[in-house]
Amino acid sequence: MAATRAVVARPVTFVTGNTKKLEEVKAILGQSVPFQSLKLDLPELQGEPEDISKEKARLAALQVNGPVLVEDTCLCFNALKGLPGPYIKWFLQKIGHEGLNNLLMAYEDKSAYALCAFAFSLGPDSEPITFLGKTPGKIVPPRGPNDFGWDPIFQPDGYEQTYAEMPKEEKNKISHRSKALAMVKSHFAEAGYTFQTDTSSYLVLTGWILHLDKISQIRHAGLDTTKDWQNPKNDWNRVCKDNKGGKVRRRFDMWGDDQQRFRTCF
Ligand SMILES: O=c1nc[nH]c2c1ncn2[C@H]1C[C@H](O)[C@@H](COP(=O)(O)OP(=O)(O)OP(=O)(O)O)O1
Ligand SMILES: [Mg+2]
Repeated sequence: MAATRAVVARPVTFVTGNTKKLEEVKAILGQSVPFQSLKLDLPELQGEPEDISKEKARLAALQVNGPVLVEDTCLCFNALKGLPGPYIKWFLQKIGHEGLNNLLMAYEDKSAYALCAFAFSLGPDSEPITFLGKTPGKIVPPRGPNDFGWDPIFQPDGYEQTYAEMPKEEKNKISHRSKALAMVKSHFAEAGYTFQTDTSSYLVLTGWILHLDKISQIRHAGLDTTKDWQNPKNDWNRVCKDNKGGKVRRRFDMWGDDQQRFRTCF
């Protein structure tokens, strides 16, 4: 199962102007996708959520000149055919929680959904790919701390608490953001990108991060867990030991540019 994997010259930058989003993304991704963040107010665009997110990624990739992750969040009222949707930021800013509740006054149906559209781009010349996460719920009069957007007025289906009333860990288990990020994580695990930095590079495979300072010959890596990793050659064993400070934990076979097989461990 040798596959071609991308080697990327820079680490991923998550671009957002919203520190609360960043907090959640950090908590949800943990160590699964190594990233740095950049606080930048990207333009508020119009259109369908997926297209907005892709365009945000294109603009961010141009600014960063490297791989970027961005997201756009919508709050959609079913009675209003999905509005305010991507325009929720302005609605929230202008009319607040009370105004948002009032918008639904004329309707029996208070149901809504939170939608997160992440977009990942490998760089300015790459077409971004998107990952959508959706959590259904309803719009209620505000309850709970008012420290993140519309959290106090969104009560997810199956819960008695609003997002704002829930402990953060609970929200992060069921949120629109965590659902989209679960797909981002799987994508990174499957793609096995190698992100190079000045001093080292990281290979992301099935949630593990490998420091590859000493294994520079790996250009494109495929993964095969079925090969003879229980019997590593002594010299490879030594490289692994050097690389991990004497600790060999697990080994996998990999393939380089020239389809030669390498072995590594973590
Ligand atoms: O989980 C959330 N819970 C409650 N409120 C939320 C959430 N996630 C985003 N929000 C708010 C922020 C902004 O008022 C609007 C989305 O607009 P959106 O353009 O995606 O966010 P933003 O401009 O704050 O940050 P960014 O620089 O990443 O575009 O909904
Ligand atoms: Mg925005």
